Amino acid sequence: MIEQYGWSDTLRLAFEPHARAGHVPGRIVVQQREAHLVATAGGNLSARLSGRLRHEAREAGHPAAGDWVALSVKAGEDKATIHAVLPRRTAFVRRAADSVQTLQVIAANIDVVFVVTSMNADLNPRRLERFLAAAWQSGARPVVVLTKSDLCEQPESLAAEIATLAAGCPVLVVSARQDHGLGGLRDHIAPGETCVLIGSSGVGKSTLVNALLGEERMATQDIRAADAKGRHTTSHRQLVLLPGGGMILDTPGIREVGLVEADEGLSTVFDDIENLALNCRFRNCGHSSEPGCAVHAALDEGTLDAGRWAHFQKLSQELASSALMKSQVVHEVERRRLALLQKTYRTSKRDLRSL
Ligand SMILES: Nc1nc2c(ncn2[C@@H]2O[C@H](COP(=O)(O)OP(=O)(O)OP(=O)(O)O)[C@@H](O)[C@H]2O)c(=O)[nH]1
Ligand SMILES: [Zn+2]
Repeated sequence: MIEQYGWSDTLRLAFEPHARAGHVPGRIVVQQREAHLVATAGGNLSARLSGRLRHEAREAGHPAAGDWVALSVKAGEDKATIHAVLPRRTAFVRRAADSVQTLQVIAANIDVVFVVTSMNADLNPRRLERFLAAAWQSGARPVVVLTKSDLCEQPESLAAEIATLAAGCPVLVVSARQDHGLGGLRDHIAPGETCVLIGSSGVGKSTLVNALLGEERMATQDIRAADAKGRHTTSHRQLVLLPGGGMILDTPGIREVGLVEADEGLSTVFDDIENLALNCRFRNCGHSSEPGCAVHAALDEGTLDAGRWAHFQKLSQELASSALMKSQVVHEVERRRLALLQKTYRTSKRDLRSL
């Protein structure tokens, strides 16, 4: 049973100390505020964090859908306590839009990230670049899924255009309505592997899961006629077992992915620009007005799209400033810790004197 969820020899080895403590392994299927739904060898359980883990989670973050955890289960109950989270193999992470510090793990231990966007009004090359940078950074394999091809006049030529900015990752064209391209999607999900669907609300993520399942298990809803935007139908992240083996995680629509420590991901997506820059006359070329700048030559010739170049600069700046703010935050936390230590030290000296 638990093998279906991807339990492996590597995990068994990592779990040994927890097994010795009398705990059983499980995988978080639905992440919720209070009690998570966890798949175990004995079936699904509702599990809460232990007091210690809850305390640690304030710094280290909460367990996420896809995480493997160590549980204690009381005999005869379907409730359990989570004592530890196993190290993650991969994780799709985003920075909450309003904060430098708050990282959100959307999916843990995933093998494939399907970056889903529909071929109608939702299609936005700049958003795709951003999602792809985060997807590469996750450690999983990114795959672009262009949905609702039935609403597009020339889906194949649009897909070819998208492929030029997708940095070598596969681009699939699907229509759930016309049952087109779903086999291609399934080919990317091997037995025991975990995939996650990432994309805006209304692009058809839940519809794809239903098509792969062959039943209407996920709720779906019409997009708004006025602006083709979704209605945020899916409210939680849920890991679903697929009939042919493998799992897929449906997620609520996200419009924005704040990048965090995604330098490698960014380099992969903009690999064409990084290669161009190698041909600049000066090694430290700032690509502004330097002579012999290969980036500017490409922009003049039209071989590099101006929008893509501007977006690369924007994302690079975003990463640099989030790194700077993070180091300032770390600095501030350390300063407060030292101040607290000194205060404790002063009080204990006073205590000593009063003895
Ligand atoms: N024409 C067309 N419509 C589709 C297709 N796939 C999905 N839709 C429609 O798009 C709408 C939104 O689909 P959902 O599957 O709910 O979208 P979602 O991405 O899960 O949305 P959230 O749960 O809000 O994130 C529904 O009305 C679907 O019927 C398709 O291939 N073609
Ligand atoms: Zn240059």
